[in-house]
Amino acid sequence: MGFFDFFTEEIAIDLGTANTLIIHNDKVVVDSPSIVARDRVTGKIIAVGKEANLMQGKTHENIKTIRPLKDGVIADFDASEQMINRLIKSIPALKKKILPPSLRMVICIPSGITEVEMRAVKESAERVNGKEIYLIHEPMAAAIGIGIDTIQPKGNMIVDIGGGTTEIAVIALGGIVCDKSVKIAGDVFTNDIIYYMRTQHNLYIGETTAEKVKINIGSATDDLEMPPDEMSIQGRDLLTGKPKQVMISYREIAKALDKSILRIEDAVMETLSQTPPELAADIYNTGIYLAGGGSMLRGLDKRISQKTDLPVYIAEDPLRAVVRGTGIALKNLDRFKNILIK
Ligand SMILES: Nc1ncnc2c1ncn2[C@@H]1O[C@H](COP(=O)(O)OP(=O)(O)OP(=O)(O)O)[C@@H](O)[C@H]1O
Repeated sequence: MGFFDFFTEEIAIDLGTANTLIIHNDKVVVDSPSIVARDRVTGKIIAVGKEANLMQGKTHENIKTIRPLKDGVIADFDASEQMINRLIKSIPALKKKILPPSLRMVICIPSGITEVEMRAVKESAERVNGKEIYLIHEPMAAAIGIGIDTIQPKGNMIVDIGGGTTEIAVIALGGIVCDKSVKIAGDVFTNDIIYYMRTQHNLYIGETTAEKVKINIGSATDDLEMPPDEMSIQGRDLLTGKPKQVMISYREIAKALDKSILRIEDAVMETLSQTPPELAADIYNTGIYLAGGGSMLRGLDKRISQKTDLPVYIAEDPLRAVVRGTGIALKNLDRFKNILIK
């Protein structure tokens, strides 16, 4: 251990559109919605994460809630930097330190990110005391988190359905052989539900309600073996202006999400059609792995399996697969040196 190492703390960050997770000392110490609340008058960030999330849709004109990441990339650099800064400072073991420690970091980034955006992420990390910073592509981190040996000469397909993007990648020999990133994921599903309720039931609902509907009865198919109960949804009646409640079944939500899921299926099919034949043969045997929060949509695995004629597996704890993989890469920098971007 060098002198520098003595003052260094190691953290792995999954900087996601919907959620930011941080691993420190092998534990997930931060699991927070990627959202901040800013005072419009002073410009100061007044809340981050869960606290800011509670304010969403309920703010008055002096407070604005911002999601610093959009479509898998950083949309508001200042807000994202302040969010990362505050979340790192909230790590209990680091709070106790008298001097802020130097950080060795592995940060997970979407595979569609540009060079400029990559540099911006690194610069943000440097400003929060990052001294040794590595980046890792999201599908690669997901694959490592799922437990796939990414370095083997064997093809594996990963579909990571997050909040802003769905990333599809074929991985072999420690690299991404072919990939596709589409801006259809959890946020679009939520908007689909808002649109459906407005157009089919004249009911105006907010994002938080739509997200709850998605999680409670969201489905990718109208033919579930174990269907969830109907759910009551409250919002504002667009015709009368009065608060109103309607009962909704998972079948209606499946209808609302159908077009978006079709686009994800098409992207999977397109990636398969670009896969070199030897790797396609591997995928025939290994199947497709799903990760990310969107993969928890009921029946999505079955639907993709029927479309591709391949077995489809959902990662264990899919919301944490990416941060788990990022943490494993951090602990094994030497083993993953060819995968990490310096
Ligand atoms: N049970 C569930 N069913 C359907 N969707 C879910 C469920 N649980 C969480 N989600 C959705 O998963 C998304 C978040 O997933 P995840 O944390 O993997 O994304 P992210 O990493 O923040 O986003 P990105 O990868 O685009 O940067 C949100 O849109 C959330 O609503």
